[in-house]
Amino acid sequence: MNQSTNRFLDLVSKRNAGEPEFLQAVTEVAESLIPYIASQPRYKNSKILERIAEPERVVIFRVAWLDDKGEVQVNRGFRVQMNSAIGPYKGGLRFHPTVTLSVLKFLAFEQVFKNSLTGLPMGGGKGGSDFDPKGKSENEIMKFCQSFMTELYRHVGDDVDIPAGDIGVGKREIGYLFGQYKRITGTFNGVLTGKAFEWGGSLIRPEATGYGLVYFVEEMLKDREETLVGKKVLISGSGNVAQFAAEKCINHGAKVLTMSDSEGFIYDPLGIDLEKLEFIKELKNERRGRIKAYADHFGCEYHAGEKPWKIKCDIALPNATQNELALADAEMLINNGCYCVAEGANMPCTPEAVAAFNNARVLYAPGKAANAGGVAVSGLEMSQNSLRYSWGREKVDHKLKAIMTDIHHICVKYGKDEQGHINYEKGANVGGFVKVAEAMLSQGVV
Ligand SMILES: NC(=O)C1=CN([C@@H]2O[C@H](COP(=O)(O)OP(=O)(O)OC[C@H]3O[C@@H](n4cnc5c(N)ncnc54)[C@H](O)[C@@H]3O)[C@@H](O)[C@H]2O)C=CC1
Ligand SMILES: O=C(O)CCC(=O)C(=O)O
Repeated sequence: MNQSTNRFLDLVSKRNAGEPEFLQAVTEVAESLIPYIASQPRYKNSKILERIAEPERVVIFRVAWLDDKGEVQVNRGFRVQMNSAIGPYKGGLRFHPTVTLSVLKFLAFEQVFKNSLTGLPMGGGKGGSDFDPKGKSENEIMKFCQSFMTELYRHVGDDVDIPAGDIGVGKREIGYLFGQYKRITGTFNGVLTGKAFEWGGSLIRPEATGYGLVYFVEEMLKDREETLVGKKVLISGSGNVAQFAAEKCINHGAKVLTMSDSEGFIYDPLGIDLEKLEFIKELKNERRGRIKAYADHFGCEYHAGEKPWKIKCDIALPNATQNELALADAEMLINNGCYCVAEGANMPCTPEAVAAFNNARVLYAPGKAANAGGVAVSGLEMSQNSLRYSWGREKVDHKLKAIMTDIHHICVKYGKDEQGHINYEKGANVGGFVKVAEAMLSQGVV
């Protein structure tokens, strides 16, 4: 790490003490950006990176609600409005007991670069709550969402800040949040994305993050003149991103061997086919059960309390949560011949794991590039809402594919080294930064 990087990170560490995830995300970006910024005095003198690392605004609020027993429950709600240089704040809401300010600041920070990479006019934000949806009744989920929106509504708007889903927030929660927003404001607009199609959602938005991830992987493989056909793929997670990444992998001829949840993973050496995937979708989206039920039903291996990275594969897609793939996991993957890792989740690989992938010349794509398909189609949902119109599946899917291909080009443009190796991490950081930096320069010191 050079001196300027150290100085910058010292400053950020002091200002954000006790926020490890945020510091991890800023450090990862600073390490590839600062050498680039050194060659661009305009950015350096205007302290663009220092400003990008400071949220424009953070809202923290109490969310009180009554559970089914009539007891008062109190949670904490957040919205981090990180950067609005290129458009209104945009990014998901996460409901999970591990949510802290640090987690949401890291996610909002990543979102700024990711949204810029999509080429669409969206700034970066993220929000959520430490509310745990696990084991809650429908009524409790609705009550919580209504209470959450009763404060959030004054900070968001279709030209101001447009939240969407993330862990623990899907179509159901977006529905309850929207209902309360509409009731309070009396307006029907595109304030949230990830809505159901029947009332303003975009086709392909549910599929977009997983499909986009696989389109990105296919671009990475093209450089080796390879396709997904016959490739062995490990997937972690079994939520929205994991389900649709698995679906697209299967449809494009790959063999998906694993899926997981926070309690363990299943290993199906025959491959999860579309029929078995339907079982997982129903299990997770309707019955809200544990992944172990798949192993019980289909008679395959279940590894309690473990992650899938010890299984031999060609491609690994971490699609669950941050820091779920550490150095020892990366070493196992590399030793077992895995040569492509693309992040469907946000920051699932630790910095040590990323360094190991880069040293071993594994094709490694960071989430801000590889999982940008979700927010990209959210951007397309915003366009359709503004037009008061809905596009067909094929049109949206075509646009998603084109956006993922463009992001791949950007990564190559800024990330290819003299030996021809593509450092996707550097490419995504620099490529995402330039557009935001130019906008900030144009808009003066704010
Ligand atoms: N939904 C979207 O459009 C986008 C999601 N992402 C990221 O993808 C990841 C997954 O999000 P979704 O699929 O939307 O959420 P989801 O709520 O549908 O699924 C989350 C999955 O992660 C697993 N999980 C959660 N905590 C875990 C833990 N501590 N250990 C192991 N597994 C754990 C859950 O069991 C579940 O399978 C997150 O990192 C999210 O930020 C990124 C871009 C867009
Ligand atoms: O669609 C959106 O706005 C949210 C996507 C998101 O939260 C993410 O990209 O991590």
